[in-house]
Amino acid sequence: MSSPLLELKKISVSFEGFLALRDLDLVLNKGDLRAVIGPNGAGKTTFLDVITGKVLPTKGDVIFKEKSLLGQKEFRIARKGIGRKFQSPRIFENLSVQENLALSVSRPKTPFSLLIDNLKVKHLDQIQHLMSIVNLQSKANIRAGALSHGQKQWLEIAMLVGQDPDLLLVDEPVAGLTDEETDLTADLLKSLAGDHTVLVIDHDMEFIRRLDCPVSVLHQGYVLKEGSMSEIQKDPLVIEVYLGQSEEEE
Ligand SMILES: Nc1ncnc2c1ncn2[C@@H]1O[C@H](COP(=O)(O)OP(=O)(O)OP(=O)(O)O)[C@@H](O)[C@H]1O
Repeated sequence: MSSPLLELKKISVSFEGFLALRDLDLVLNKGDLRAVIGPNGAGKTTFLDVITGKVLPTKGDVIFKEKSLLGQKEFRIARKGIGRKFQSPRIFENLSVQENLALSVSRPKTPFSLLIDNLKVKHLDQIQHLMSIVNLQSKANIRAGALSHGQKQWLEIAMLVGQDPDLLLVDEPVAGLTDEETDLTADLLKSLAGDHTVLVIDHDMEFIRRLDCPVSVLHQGYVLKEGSMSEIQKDPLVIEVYLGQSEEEE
């Protein structure tokens, strides 16, 4: 069997003595789709920050493509093939959908006003493909700021895919989306897995269920349980620390 794409080995992070992550282990193989859930403060954001190099762990190692990422600058880690989508869309609102994608697939040296005219055919094809995977072909020339919140999220996911990372880290992509948009986002992420390795963090259980993938439950900075959504839901510990809370409230 080939070695994992990403391996977190006994990662601990201490913020002035407070352990945000403790001995956290996680393995992702190439092509995996993985969901990470956990109550507020469980350490989900810190865990992504460790992978992307924003936070240096106090202990442990992060191995990506068989090499340690520890101590490397964020932009270098990104260039090695790790892309991150933050909770709120980071798109250029005044540019069209097409122009946003043009920026992600090419590293423009020409002045921006000439960018679209100077794109190579392969980039134009790539932009068409990216618009098709997120269903935005009809919006190619629309200003990104005029898109719905869901469409903005998809545009940013497409921009991330345009950079062709091996690993996509997707942080709460369905917050504020309609049910229909949530379902479409789950289907989109499922379709990206295989060609890419995708790690998704979210709170929305219906969304996680629709992803239909292995789930890691984070609690107080460590992985409490890993399994399918149905296994996770039956686990007494998980029910106690997490699912129980939300279901009792319903
Ligand atoms: N820079 C920091 N300094 C001190 N404590 C921090 C820092 N960043 C995070 N923490 C603490 O570490 C714990 C984990 O935070 P983190 O943001 O990773 O959790 P989370 O699971 O992403 O939570 P949420 O779902 O609310 O976003 C929290 O108790 C938080 O208060």
